Amino acid sequence: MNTLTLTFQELGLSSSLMQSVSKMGFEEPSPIQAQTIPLALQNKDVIGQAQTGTGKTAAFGIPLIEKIDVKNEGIQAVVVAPTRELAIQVSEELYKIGYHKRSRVLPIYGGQDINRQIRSLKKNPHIIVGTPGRLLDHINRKTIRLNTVHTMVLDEADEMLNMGFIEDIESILSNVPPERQTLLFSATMPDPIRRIAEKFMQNPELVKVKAKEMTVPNITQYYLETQERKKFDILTRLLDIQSPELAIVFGRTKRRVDELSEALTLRGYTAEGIHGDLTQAKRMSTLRKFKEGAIEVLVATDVAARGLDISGVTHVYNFDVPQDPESYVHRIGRTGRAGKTGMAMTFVTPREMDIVKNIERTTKRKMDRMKPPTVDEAIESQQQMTVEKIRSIVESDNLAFYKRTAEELLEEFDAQVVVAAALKFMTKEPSAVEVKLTDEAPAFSKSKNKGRSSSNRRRGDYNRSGSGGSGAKKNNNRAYGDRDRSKGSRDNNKRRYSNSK
Ligand SMILES: Nc1ncnc2c1ncn2[C@@H]1O[C@H](COP(=O)(O)OP(=O)(O)OP(=O)(O)O)[C@@H](O)[C@H]1O
Ligand SMILES: [Mg+2]
Repeated sequence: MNTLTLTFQELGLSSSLMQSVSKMGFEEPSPIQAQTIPLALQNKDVIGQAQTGTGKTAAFGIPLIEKIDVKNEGIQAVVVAPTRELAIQVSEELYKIGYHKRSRVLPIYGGQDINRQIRSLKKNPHIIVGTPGRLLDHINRKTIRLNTVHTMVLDEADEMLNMGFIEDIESILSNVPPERQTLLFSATMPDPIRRIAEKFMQNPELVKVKAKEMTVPNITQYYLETQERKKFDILTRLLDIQSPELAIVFGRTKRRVDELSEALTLRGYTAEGIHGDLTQAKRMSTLRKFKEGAIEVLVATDVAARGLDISGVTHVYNFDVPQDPESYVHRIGRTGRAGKTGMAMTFVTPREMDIVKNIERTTKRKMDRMKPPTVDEAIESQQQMTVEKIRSIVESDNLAFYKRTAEELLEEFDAQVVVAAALKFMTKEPSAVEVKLTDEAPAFSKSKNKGRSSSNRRRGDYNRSGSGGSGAKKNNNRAYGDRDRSKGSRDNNKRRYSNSK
């Protein structure tokens, strides 16, 4: 039987979920959905591993909601996610899936007023989506009781079972009846972590969507070898040349993220940073602005690496090389989602090259080398984009209003000079604004310690104190229209799942 050709109906969805799924624009199940939904509906424990952006949320969300008895008042399912933003996003997706069934879902995360959460809990949600620290807090206060829970999900399971979270997860699970169903999902599942996971499960089925590589084929991956000090100028040149619709720049530390977002702003980009030391209100408003396109560049620590699904992210820049292959996979997976294409650029200093090799070994995918662009290349490619834009405006012939001034200018100056001045005006030349970033020590390869990504992270760092822990060389032949953030193209409701290039 070819599971890939199954329809949602054939997977056994009830009519209210069929309605929701079609309203969400899902035409057919993605491979991970086709393979895990039937198992999960049979109450099996499942470890689901599939590439980033391939629909794992609905793969657990659909069976989870099918199993909710809306007449029953107790909490029936709990999804645990490593960051607040992800908890919110997953709860929104579950809300959509359960909309016609009228199941109630509540996100619970740190940084939000606990009394408000307690009031919401009194409205008897069927499903809670939470971060570990705040969930435990409620369990200890007895404002959340898990004795009626029949389904537990760990989204980003390897991260949740990592050093920083394992104790919290163990405590949460000890409050859930042992006959529960446990579902674990992630794009990465290092063996040592999978072995820990199996301790919490009963005869789990491992569903691993067959893929040659750990990353999706529709992300083109490059590395740029450069010195630490040159990184920032190279980043701005790449932004000018590649003109992303939305871009995420990952930095290693919170300080790095602050400095980078300030520096980008100084140089005229609309950029904001997100990391764990910011208030929850600030984190949420930054993310909202980024989703709406009011910010073009989101600068982030790994707090934004896992699970976030933001349409329109066309480029990911690893300003600092990620510490381990898993982090790399999740970071670049913020682009190239649901069959769309994306580009990932990783900056490496010569001393960090072994990290790139280690990443390539783990992902089974080579990155192409990209030569850092020069200033001249950056200007030239911008000029070409400006010319394309001018051509399209000329063709639209909507210029009557400007023609008189144009004539006046042409009486005064030579035509070539006028056009050159206009081009110069529209081109962003290298800025004279001084920018100083504090040097980061080079990353060290953790290949010998594969199973424990980010094991140096403080326990609970992500959500307690809130945080994030610690080709074409020139892509200038793109139609200008690509940059246009027209709602229509991004919000097209028909979403066909495909992973091909
Ligand atoms: N069957 C489908 N058809 C079309 N689009 C889908 C389908 N299932 C999910 N999607 C959409 O694909 C996008 C990615 O899904 P999702 O966030 O669940 O990916 P993921 O596998 O969890 O990725 P990550 O590993 O980064 O967490 C979302 O916008 C989601 O709504
Ligand atoms: Mg996910």
